[in-house]
Amino acid sequence: MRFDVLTLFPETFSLVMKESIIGRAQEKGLIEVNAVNIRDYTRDKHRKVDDYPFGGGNGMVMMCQPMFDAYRAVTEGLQTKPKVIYMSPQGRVLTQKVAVELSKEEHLILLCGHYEGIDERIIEELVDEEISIGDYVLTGGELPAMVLIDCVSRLVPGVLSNEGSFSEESHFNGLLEYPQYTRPAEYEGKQVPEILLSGHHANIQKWRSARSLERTRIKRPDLYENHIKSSEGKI
Ligand SMILES: Nc1nonc1C(=O)N1CCN(Cc2ccccn2)CC1
Repeated sequence: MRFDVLTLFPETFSLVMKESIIGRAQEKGLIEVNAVNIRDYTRDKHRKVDDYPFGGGNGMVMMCQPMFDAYRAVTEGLQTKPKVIYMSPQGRVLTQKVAVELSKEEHLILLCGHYEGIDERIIEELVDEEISIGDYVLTGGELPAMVLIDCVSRLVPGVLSNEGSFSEESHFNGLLEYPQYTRPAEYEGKQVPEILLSGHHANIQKWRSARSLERTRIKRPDLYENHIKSSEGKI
């Protein structure tokens, strides 16, 4: 899977995306993260990428020409048009379900905005979908793009060694994950739940399912309600 990220800060990506699991996935050729500097596609000596908004108002807006030319450079010669996502507070909120959907794509182009946003003609002409990582406003689209790359890439076959654990993760089945423990069995007088030391896998599974439902009901009643509704009518 390939990600082309159009950004004003390409060095941010190379630092973060070459580390850990994402870095190893790139070394294994499972994913490619290509950061493209929008400023390299400016045509003036000041490498201008933004300008004042028509109609007045605070802040600056990212201009069409550099973004259009950067997009054309990364898509030149491609047989099919990759899906283009603009990271924006106005977008569809990124959930695990959306991440699974995006992980089926071979190639994504992510546009990272700054300032007050990007010229609307970029969105109209180039963007297939706006995606938000949550209802808060950041200083730019780079962190959202990295969040999207991280949660989508880990779903690409071969990226995670323990792929079997997907079904037990929080949000996979609409519920939060059960509590996890590891050695030692006792730490400062605090014991690991006895059931987990029993080796009785059926009972352990039952305990884990019960804990998962319980903590979802407590921590995320919205998810709990959805789960109950979707389970109604199922035998
Ligand atoms: N939350 C988020 N989830 O994705 N992106 C964000 C996010 O806060 N940002 C900061 C503002 N940028 C520029 C901007 C400003 C206004 C309208 C559209 N674009 C985009 C990226």
